[in-house]
Amino acid sequence: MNPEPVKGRQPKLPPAYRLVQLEEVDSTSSEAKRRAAEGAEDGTLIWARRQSAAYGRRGRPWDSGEGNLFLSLIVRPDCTLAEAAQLSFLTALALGDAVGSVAPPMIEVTYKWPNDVLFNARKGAGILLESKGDGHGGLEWLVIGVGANVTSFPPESRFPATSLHFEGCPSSVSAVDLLEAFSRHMLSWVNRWLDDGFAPGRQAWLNHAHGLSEDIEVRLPQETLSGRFQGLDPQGALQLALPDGSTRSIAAGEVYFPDST
Ligand SMILES: O=C(O)CCCC[C@@H]1SC[C@@H]2NC(=O)N[C@@H]21
Repeated sequence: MNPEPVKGRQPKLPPAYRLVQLEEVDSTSSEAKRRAAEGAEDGTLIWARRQSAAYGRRGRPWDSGEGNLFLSLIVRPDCTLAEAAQLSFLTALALGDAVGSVAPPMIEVTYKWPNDVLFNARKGAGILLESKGDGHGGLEWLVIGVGANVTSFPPESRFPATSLHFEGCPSSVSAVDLLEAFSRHMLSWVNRWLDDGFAPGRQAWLNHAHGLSEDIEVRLPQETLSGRFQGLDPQGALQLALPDGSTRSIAAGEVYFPDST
């Protein structure tokens, strides 16, 4: 069901995606999960102009000012839950490439583990993965939620935030432009992942990783770890050198999948 097209310019997405456009919804990810549970196809992309009850990691509210980009993509790749976590890196890369396509080069995009996209070292976008397993280690569906700050950002946030416009991107660049560019790059990254595995995405992400070889803090559901960010292993787990000399491997799935079943 797609009640009425949203106002303004209509986005053009690659035919692989089925766009559901909504003027307002509680949360595009909640809507995507409802539709996934009812059997919505791989490639269904829910896009809304406004959200009234959006959330980020750890259930934190996600500021949903009009003009920013809010979308959730339903995918059903034939892979394990652990492999599915790699899609968060590909989503970040697709967002980074999309910003590169629509914004001037003065905006430097970097990636902060596990799920943030930084514009000039401030948080410009967040990614949230939620999934339903098939009960045998495989995946029934994955919902990739993306919130990207185009026009505005929350003034008080735990990590300093920003938006494309604040960083000097022309105000003519809209959420629709970013949505179109993101969908093209996402399709291309996912196809590359399906054909060639995670290695190209891993390398591209590491080439622009924030904090690589620096001391970082990693918040897990039960503990917070401090150590040196050494890189990603071939599966995408963060390699953290701890003060006692040991290395801890932290799978992205340990911090994603808040609603995994
Ligand atoms: O950084 C984070 O904590 C992830 C934020 C994800 C927010 C997006 S906005 C679109 C989608 N709908 C939601 O309710 N959340 C995600």
